[in-house]
Amino acid sequence: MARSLGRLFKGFQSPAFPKAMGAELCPATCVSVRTPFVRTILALPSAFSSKPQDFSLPNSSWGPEMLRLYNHYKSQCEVEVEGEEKQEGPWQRLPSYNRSLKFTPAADLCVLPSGGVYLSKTIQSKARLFTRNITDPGAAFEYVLFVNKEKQKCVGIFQTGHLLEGPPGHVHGGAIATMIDTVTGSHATVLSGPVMTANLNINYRSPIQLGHTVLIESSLDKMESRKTFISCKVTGTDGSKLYTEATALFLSISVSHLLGG
Ligand SMILES: CCCCCCCC(=O)SCCNC(=O)CCNC(=O)[C@H](O)C(C)(C)COP(=O)(O)OP(=O)(O)OC[C@H]1O[C@@H](n2cnc3c(N)ncnc32)[C@H](O)[C@@H]1OP(=O)(O)O
Repeated sequence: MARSLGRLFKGFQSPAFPKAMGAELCPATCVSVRTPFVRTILALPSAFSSKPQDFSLPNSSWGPEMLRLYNHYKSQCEVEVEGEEKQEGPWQRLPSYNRSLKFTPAADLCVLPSGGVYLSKTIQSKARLFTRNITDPGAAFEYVLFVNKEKQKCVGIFQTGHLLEGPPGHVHGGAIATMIDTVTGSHATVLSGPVMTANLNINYRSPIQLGHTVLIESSLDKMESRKTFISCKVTGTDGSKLYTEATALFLSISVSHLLGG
């Protein structure tokens, strides 16, 4: 179970995720673990057996600046080589889905081998990724992430929706923190596999207007044992205006950490 979950956790934010779903995860939708006292069943999302929606593709709410930047990075995901087929470029777009795990109908309440209760079937079936849970396009978080493995950089293009208001007409600091955590966390996952945020340190320098598009750029500072240190800047789309800067520490985890083991 832990191995399958590990694959899913890693694949969830990885560029290879759709392949992993099609090739490995869908056929084996149910994995069970037996202990003398409990039988825990986890099912990989049945929603994933049909094609899941990739929320990081352009939609009708994307403004010209969001689209311009998307096209700028997308054009660097593939490069033309004379006389040959297109090849992988320096950047890769990270697909983005709105859910990860779901329990089978058989598991009304999931009891862990350690004796703790994880999440009920109902909660799991309703669980949605925080940044993708408002279905009205453009209302909240519109974003797409690109990663450059060679340069160890990740970039998030973020269009701020009207439901993210904090101070009048401007984006809530928690929403900005969420996007910073998303970009740096996805970056750390690409670099180090399954991680959790241990520390996020944010300096808010200038308010971001609702409806604006900003660039969130993260870069690797260092890796030490289980620790991945990342720093991040939120700027205007031409990079000139600094809105927010942050540093983050991610710790590599084993999947049993999420299951309370
Ligand atoms: C698709 C979207 C992607 C979005 C990504 C979003 C990611 C998230 O938001 S995750 C959710 C928020 N984070 C959490 O809930 C994490 C809660 N915390 C935890 O689970 C644990 O404290 C965890 C995993 C971070 C660390 O626990 P554990 O693995 O036991 O580490 P622990 O043994 O205590 O410490 C290991 C090392 O890290 C250091 N460390 C641990 N926590 C911190 C911290 N907060 N600050 C600085 N150092 C720390 C320790 O000092 C120790 O250092 P050393 O090895 O040099 O002595």
